[in-house]
Amino acid sequence: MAPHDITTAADANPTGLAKAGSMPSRAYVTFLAGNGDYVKGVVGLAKGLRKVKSKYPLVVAILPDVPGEHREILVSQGCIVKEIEPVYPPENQTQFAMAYYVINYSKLRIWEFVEYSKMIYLDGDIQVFENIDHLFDLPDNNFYAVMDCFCEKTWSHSPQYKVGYCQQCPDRFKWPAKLGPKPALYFNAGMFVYEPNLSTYHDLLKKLKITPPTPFAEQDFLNMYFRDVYKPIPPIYNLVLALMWRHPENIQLDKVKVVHYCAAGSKPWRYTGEEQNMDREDIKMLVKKWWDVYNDESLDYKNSVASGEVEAGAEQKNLQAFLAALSEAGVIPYIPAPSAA
Ligand SMILES: O=c1ccn([C@@H]2O[C@H](COP(=O)(O)OP(=O)(O)O)[C@@H](O)[C@H]2O)c(=O)[nH]1
Ligand SMILES: OC[C@H]1O[C@H](O[C@@H]2[C@@H](O)[C@H](O)[C@@H](O)[C@H](O)[C@@H]2O)[C@H](O)[C@@H](O)[C@H]1O
Ligand SMILES: [Mn+2]
Repeated sequence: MAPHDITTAADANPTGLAKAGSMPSRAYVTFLAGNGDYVKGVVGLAKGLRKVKSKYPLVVAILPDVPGEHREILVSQGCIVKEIEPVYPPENQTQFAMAYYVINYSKLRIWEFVEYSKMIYLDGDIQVFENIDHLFDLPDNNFYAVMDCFCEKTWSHSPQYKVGYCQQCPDRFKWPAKLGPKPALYFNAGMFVYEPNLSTYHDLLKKLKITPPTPFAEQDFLNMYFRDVYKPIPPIYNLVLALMWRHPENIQLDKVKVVHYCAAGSKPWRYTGEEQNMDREDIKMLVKKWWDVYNDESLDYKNSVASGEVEAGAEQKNLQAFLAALSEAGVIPYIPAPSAA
């Protein structure tokens, strides 16, 4: 089923980039479910991409349970909002590492966004602090993502964790030969570079139906599916926070471009500092960095358009025209469009 575009096709490239089908069109994409506080993560991400002057728009794939008010917030922040239908794994008794991971299978809908030739998926709990547009130029027909870490308790179900093996330091504790071949490289599914494709999309859904769910839900499934075309990219493009205390030798914080607030207690909009490792000075600094972007009003879409930083997207223009028409009809008070100047 095609995603219920709240946008029209014309809106698919609000920054005036080449229309789909003529030149390759590219976009960042994230996923939003529920009526809770992840919308703050997505607003932060939209503002962060603007701050680093990314050339490409942010598409937000939303489940039907995202309230209208949150959708409007996303549109007002220049996002292209596309409603998708949920994707559920086959009936199962799986104990997901986090119970809510079951909704993350819906991420698979983004392979249907074929109006874009290439996309970079980013979780809503990710922030981009330096421009990564160059990743769109990586060679096609591969799946690029950062390798995950198996050292956190969330992995205690896995053979890697049980024997103390982690792909981030394969020589520290060698994979025991008696357990068979070393596990294939495994990526964190919070950030990846991919190409939307309808036959891949239908094949993903078909294979999902016959794949027993596992603790890391769609992340495990995507690792199985793209195992032969997965190409690791450096952790500067998706700093899974646990690397900072599990593999500090692999991290140079001042070189990191993308931070993934996935460690327990690290979501900036919920941060209390109480969970393990959350009282670290570097974590406090990263949480503050996230809030500095989130609270920076100059990065709000309407102010960026007013200052000429970005060109108003067709979707936002449509919204303004619609609101102006309603005000002409006396339905709502007049809301001036941000000056395009
Ligand atoms: O209630 C939720 C839970 C998750 N998500 C989306 O699903 C992604 C994956 O979940 P999360 O980042 O919490 O997983 P983690 O990376 O922390 O394991 C989030 O970043 C959001 O984009 C959401 O929108 N609402
Ligand atoms: O649904 C499964 C999720 O699995 C991944 O998160 C995990 C993983 O990174 C572990 O390695 C960490 O230990 C853990 O903290 C973290 O939550 C993705 O970030 C997320 O987008 C989503 O795919
Ligand atoms: Mn995440």
